[in-house]
Amino acid sequence: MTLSDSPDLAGLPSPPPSLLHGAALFLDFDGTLVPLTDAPESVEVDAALIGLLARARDALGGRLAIVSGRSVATLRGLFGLDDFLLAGTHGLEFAEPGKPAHGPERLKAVDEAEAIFTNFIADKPGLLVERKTLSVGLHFRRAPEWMETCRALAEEVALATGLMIQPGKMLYELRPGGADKGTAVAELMKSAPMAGGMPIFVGDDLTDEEGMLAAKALGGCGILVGPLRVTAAQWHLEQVGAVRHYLSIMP
Ligand SMILES: O=P(O)(O)OC[C@H]1O[C@H](O[C@H]2O[C@H](CO)[C@@H](O)[C@H](O)[C@H]2O)[C@H](O)[C@@H](O)[C@@H]1O
Repeated sequence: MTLSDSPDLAGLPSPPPSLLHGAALFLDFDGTLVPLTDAPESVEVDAALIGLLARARDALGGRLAIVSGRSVATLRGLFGLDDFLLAGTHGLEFAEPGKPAHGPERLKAVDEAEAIFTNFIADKPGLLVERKTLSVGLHFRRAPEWMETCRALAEEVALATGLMIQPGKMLYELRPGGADKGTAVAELMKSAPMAGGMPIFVGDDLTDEEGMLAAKALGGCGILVGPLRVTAAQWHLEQVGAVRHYLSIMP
């Protein structure tokens, strides 16, 4: 299955609350549950969001998972998402509430890439290296003039290390391959609490399209957040506030 070639973008409707009846809900994090900010660590998760997610999870009989490009360690340590089922680092690692994360070991290649990125940004104010559990990100949101150079460097380092490039929003990340948000959905749908629900993937980023395609392949659908584009989603919510409102009116 591929993205729709010519979706009627103007006509992508808002999802009805009844869509969530019996859903297994997969939620992206940045740009979906929290607005994008200047830097990875400046995102804030407040008690209201945690409460909203907990109520939605309970109303769905536990069938709610957060599927993020962030590492599980960050989702828990920085944002307090300990009580939720998590898939981190684009589907490379998983964690159930109260249990340790499971995923591959950090590769030496990621350390090598991080050292190259760190050296590269040393004299370039605004660029930022994000050390992640299993990967490394090179952010240029505060210095977009470096985008092309960052892309070229990421390509060069990917070739040298065998890591894959994961493009993001104002970000090039290097990580091991073998997983994405689609494989994360497929994996989580195999067992409790998600098994048996209708998968719905909610996300804003291109990486979320794989999650939406996997949800569709399993009889569910996708909800695109943010500006309309060619997408696998059938439904649309305009921004983070609309996502939070939608979750708050769960039937
Ligand atoms: O899959 P997600 O949960 O959407 O995570 C994707 C990436 O999000 C973070 O980067 C993005 O958000 C930052 C904070 O708003 C922003 O400064 C940056 O420009 C965005 O790319 C995170 O830092 C990455 O590790 C995630 O992969």
